[in-house]
Amino acid sequence: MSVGAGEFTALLFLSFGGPDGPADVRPFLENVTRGRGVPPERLEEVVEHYMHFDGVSPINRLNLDMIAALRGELRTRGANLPIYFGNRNWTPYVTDAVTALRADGHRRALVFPTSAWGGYSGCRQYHEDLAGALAELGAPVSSDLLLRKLPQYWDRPGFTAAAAAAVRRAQTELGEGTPARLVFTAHSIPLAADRTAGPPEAGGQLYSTQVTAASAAVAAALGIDDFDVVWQSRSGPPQVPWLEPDVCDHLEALADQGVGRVIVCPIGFISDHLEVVWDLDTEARETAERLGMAYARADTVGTDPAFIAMIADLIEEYVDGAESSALGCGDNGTLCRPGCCELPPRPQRR
Ligand SMILES: CC1=C(CCC(=O)O)c2cc3nc(cc4[nH]c(cc5[nH]c(cc1n2)c(C)c5CCC(=O)O)c(CCC(=O)O)c4C)C(CCC(=O)O)=C3C
Ligand SMILES: [Fe+2]
Repeated sequence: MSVGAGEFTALLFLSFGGPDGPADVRPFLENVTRGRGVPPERLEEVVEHYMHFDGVSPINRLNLDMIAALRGELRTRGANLPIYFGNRNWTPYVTDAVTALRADGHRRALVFPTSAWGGYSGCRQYHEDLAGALAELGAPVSSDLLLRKLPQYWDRPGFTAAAAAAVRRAQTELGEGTPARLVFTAHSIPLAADRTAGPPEAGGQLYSTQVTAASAAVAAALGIDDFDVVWQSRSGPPQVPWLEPDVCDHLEALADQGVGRVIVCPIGFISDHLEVVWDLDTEARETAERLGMAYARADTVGTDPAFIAMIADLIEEYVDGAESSALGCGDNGTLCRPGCCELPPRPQRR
């Protein structure tokens, strides 16, 4: 693969961002929740979660690890695409990454989002990040720049195979015995948000349908028929309905049914960031211990070579500049195509 004129010449690795120290935690959370109706009590809880890790989210380091692995993979394939790193909610910000790639002379960059999914939070908000950065930089930059977001990748074999391999390692960790119940988890979202992304005739539900389908693909790869799909890290005011059941409530229900061993697979995330190391490795694990259940948490796909190869494959597919109507693709933060991710519900009043 070689990159010539008219083709994409750079990659923007676009992520969520996370704090790098205690002083960052509150301003980071303000960035995440601005105008989104998250109650102050919930925010104080989340501050505590980050403080258990001295205010440092693992997400930035994990993203840099993935970027390093991807650089290696691209080099092996003879692709000299430089990679820029930018985030929605914390430094390095997406605007700075776009400024940097443009200053280095790039005019066309592909964008890899660290979310595999459709839906407002998983897809459309990343488009908004690109549009916001271009608006901030203004016409001199934006009129001469093409940022093309790569499609959703929840159904790519490189993603599901890497997740299946991680579940296999968790099975080994649990050792011999009754097969463990396989429980997939992803970030909960408001039911209203789930309904407003996806084909209206299917009631929207793009995100929850994709999470369920990816879980089924991983289970199928493992030859497992019985599995559950549950949700985690719920936010927002308690009276607003979100996707349920919550992973911890689900462990209680499984214990009531006599299930004694469980593997939790965080299919909803691609790295072991705070939502994984707190909500699953601390809260869910403690719940399982209290219930007397054997518990193992599967790794996220992270730097698994199959997953990194999937990212490189996506880049190879798109680097020549062919137009695409795949779900999640879009230029310069333009809206998702019909049937993808519609407008979010209005922010809730406190
Ligand atoms: C679908 C989805 C993904 C997966 C797709 C993707 O990966 O993008 C995701 C990822 C993440 N969510 C993260 C952190 C947070 N999410 C929050 C709040 C929210 N997430 C939501 C959805 C999602 N979130 C929603 C609907 C809200 C409510 C507020 C709103 O409507 O926007 C809050 C606010 C406090 C709270 O928890 O209430 C925090 C701190 C981190 C970083 C972890 C770290 O620092 O290591 C990551 C990767
Ligand atoms: Fe979308």
